[in-house]
Amino acid sequence: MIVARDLRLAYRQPGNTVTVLEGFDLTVPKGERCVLIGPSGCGKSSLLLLLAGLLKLSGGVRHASGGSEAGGRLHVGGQPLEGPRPQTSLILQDFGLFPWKTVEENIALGLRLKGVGEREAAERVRPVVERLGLAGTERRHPRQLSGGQRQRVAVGRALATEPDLLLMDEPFSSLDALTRESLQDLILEIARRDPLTIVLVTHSIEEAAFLGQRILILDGPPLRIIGQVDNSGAGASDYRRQKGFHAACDEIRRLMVKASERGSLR
Ligand SMILES: Nc1ncnc2c1ncn2[C@@H]1O[C@H](COP(=O)(O)OP(=O)(O)OP(=O)(O)O)[C@@H](O)[C@H]1O
Repeated sequence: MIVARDLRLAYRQPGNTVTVLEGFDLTVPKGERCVLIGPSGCGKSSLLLLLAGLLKLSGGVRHASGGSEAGGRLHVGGQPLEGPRPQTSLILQDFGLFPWKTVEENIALGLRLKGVGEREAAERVRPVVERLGLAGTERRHPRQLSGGQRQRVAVGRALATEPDLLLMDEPFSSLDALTRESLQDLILEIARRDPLTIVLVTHSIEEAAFLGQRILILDGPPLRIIGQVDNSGAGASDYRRQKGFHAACDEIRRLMVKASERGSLR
């Protein structure tokens, strides 16, 4: 699903250049749930923006205060990635909901942006609302929802367009522990039902171990894969109570500690 080779990315500002990616390779097979975990500032979000097609591979995006330059080869879904693709959905930490739109309008947004008519969008939103446990909240605005419900709306919006690739950047980090677990359960249930490839960025070892079939331990910048945990047992709804889950948590923690010790010696 994702084949990235020799990715390069640098943010340039007057008198300061941050090299975030340098010769970075990544392969994510179709249908895999791949988790990226690593210290703050190592370049995880930047990688996700590239995978989403939001940072261009040649020329980069210009910012008022400077710019970025990116290069390398990136194929998503068998095609060279030249910009945002309709089959990719991105969920961010701050939900990205429009406060003036209702729950159903927020969920329908991706469909409407793709030119789907109002009536068809409403019909396609209905089962998503049901599936996410949001029935009854359709006419409410985000301020009238709890944090967990808001993030459900964000998940709903990402799924309404029936993506084949779901990219998530710390989607549940602002939620309390139990709400967070219930949303992790939801993502797992969705991934089991739909043919979805998932790339999730998280700071939570438990979230990584519960959701990821493969967990990449990262360091940087420039971003490097310094370890990998194969966690093929993940996917059962009671995995948090299984030995494999605890073993995966221990292994992720061990690799992260090793990386941070190595970093502090540099
Ligand atoms: N638009 C930008 N302009 C300049 N530097 C940037 C820009 N965006 C990110 N950076 C820098 O690039 C590096 C990587 O940032 P990035 O947000 O990708 O890291 P991250 O691993 O996602 O961090 P976090 O876990 O804190 O979200 C950091 O040093 C950051 O300060």
